[in-house]
Amino acid sequence: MAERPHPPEVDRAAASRRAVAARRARAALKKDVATRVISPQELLRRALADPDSAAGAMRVTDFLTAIPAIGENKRDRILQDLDISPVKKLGGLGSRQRLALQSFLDARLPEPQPRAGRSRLLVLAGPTAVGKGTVAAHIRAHHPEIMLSVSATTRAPRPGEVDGQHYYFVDDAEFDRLIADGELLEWATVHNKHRYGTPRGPIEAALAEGRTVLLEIDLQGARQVRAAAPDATLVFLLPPSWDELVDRLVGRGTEDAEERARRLRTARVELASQNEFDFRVVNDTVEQAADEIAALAH
Ligand SMILES: Nc1ncnc2c1ncn2[C@@H]1O[C@H](COP(=O)(O)OP(=O)(O)OP(=O)(O)O)[C@@H](O)[C@H]1O
Ligand SMILES: Nc1nc2c(ncn2[C@@H]2O[C@H](COP(=O)(O)O)[C@@H](O)[C@H]2O)c(=O)[nH]1
Repeated sequence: MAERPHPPEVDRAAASRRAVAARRARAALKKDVATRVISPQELLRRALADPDSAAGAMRVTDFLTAIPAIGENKRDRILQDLDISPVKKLGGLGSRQRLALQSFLDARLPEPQPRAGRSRLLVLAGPTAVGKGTVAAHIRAHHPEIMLSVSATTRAPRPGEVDGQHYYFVDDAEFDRLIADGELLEWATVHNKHRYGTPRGPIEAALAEGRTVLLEIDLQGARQVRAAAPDATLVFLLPPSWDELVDRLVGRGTEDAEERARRLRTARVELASQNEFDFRVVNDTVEQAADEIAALAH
């Protein structure tokens, strides 16, 4: 039997829902570029791979102003220089325009290249709630050849956290002593609140035995390790999107609204520093992210 056509108002309602969803998807992508969760190059790659996707449907004007430090005046000058019409969508760029835009991005925002001569000291950093602890725990469970460093911290244990396994929970006086005695490879006050530090002894012993060591620490600590051990391998863990990062932080349910806001402010700063790292890994699924990181140890 022939299908009865929908009344026009049903089609219009469906089309309007699709348009709203598409607008939301484009707005989410703009946020991802603005917060540096994805690079402009990555967004352009997605647009060119699938012109019908949300990335492909994004206007070049929106794309350029999503990039931090590009305002409307600069955007218009760039489009003029590249000879691209402001009404163009990313997925509709011609081959000459694609190349021009790609070269502009590569010159202005170069993506990091891994350095040669890396050591077995692996540092994992990334914004709050991206899943560093979860991925590190998966590595501990499935890659016993990698030793996971246990940090000292002045913060109180969360329910279920075990002293000596998740952290060494110490008071301020003991943390001062660890610093004074040079027992920490690095330390930092994280999220402007508590102090965290990496005990030096167990790491040096494990490296001397030829083992790989993984530190799950914040950006300030990663920078200190880079200064102390320039051949360390620095890995930055990225969320699949900014909205997913916020969902993970809220979903974890371990911070109140004020603390979440504080952590998200730090997250923006940390995301902006990702090019200091040797590798960037997206934590889409825990298994895949953990395997990618473990593979960097060899
Ligand atoms: N790949 C993933 N997919 C979905 N949820 C995830 C994934 N990885 C981690 N999570 C969840 O996200 C939340 C945050 O993870 P986790 O506590 O490991 O983050 P973190 O980076 O160590 O955070 P912080 O720096 O604030 O300590 C947890 O609820 C965890 O279960
Ligand atoms: N610089 C260091 N940062 C560390 C260390 N151990 C953990 N961390 C980071 O602290 C925050 C918050 O951790 P949470 O357990 O309170 O949620 C997180 O980003 C960790 O990576 C360390 O030894 N040094």
